Amino acid sequence: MRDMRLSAESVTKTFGKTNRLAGKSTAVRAVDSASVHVEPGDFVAIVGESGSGKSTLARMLLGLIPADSGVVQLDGVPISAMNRRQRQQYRAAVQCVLQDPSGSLNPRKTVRTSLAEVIRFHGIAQGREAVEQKAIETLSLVGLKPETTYLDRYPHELSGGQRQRVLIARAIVPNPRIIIADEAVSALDVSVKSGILKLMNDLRVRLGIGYILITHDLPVVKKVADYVYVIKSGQVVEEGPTAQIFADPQHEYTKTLLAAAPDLDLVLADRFGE
Ligand SMILES: Nc1ncnc2c1ncn2[C@@H]1O[C@H](COP(=O)(O)OP(=O)(O)OP(=O)(O)O)[C@@H](O)[C@H]1O
Repeated sequence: MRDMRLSAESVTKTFGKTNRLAGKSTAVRAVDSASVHVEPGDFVAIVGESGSGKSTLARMLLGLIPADSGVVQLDGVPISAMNRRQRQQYRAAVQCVLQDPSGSLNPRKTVRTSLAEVIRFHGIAQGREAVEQKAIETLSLVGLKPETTYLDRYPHELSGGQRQRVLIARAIVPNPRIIIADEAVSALDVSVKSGILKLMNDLRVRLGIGYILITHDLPVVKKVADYVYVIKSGQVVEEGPTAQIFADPQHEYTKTLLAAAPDLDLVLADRFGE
């Protein structure tokens, strides 16, 4: 599959908020003329404090909610202008991995069922054996081995890190070009987090997947991202290569975010042995 570029160009999203006590409604501009882009093989981070609009931007990039203005496009084709076939391709090419590993998998479904669902949905394989073969292949890619010992397990029979690997497995089934990971590692313990980040990076190298990592965890950003967007009140206030953002932040907000972060070098040494 040829390379694809996913971009949001000047997207804005406003939510109405009703205050029943005051008897009036106000508007919250969650995302305000924000532009970001990612290509396969990139590791892009979007950082900002809670409520800055990161998840709303992610939901627009995933086509889950429409932008009020501006466009989200894949390879120059706006989502809103896509025909059925293009939409199907987009749904396969752009995947997401969400936060809270325990809540994102259906507790009543085994790993086999949960993978078979997406394999069938995307028409990757048909027939029990072919579907199982694909499930095994995918579990191998996310490092859950021996693969067959995981097929019949329920989420509660997996550790937090293993559940996160199953979620990543579901995301890579349709051979995506881009994965949007919204706080995908935030809830995990330090050593588990490091393993998942390593897996994500392996998949980038082996499969050419590009990531948009949405997080408030700056040590993680410094460790894995190549390019950073800093978002404040829905606006991208600063962007640039990771090394530049960390060494020479220009915007006051970025300086404050970095100052509020724990000593990054110490955290990195502790977490990743650097
Ligand atoms: N469906 C919605 N209806 C009303 N307001 C919303 C909705 N979704 C988000 N908002 C508001 O939009 C703003 C941005 O929220 P968003 O969840 O995108 O921020 P965030 O940076 O992802 O925050 P967090 O890191 O806490 O998840 C917030 O003020 C939020 O309350």
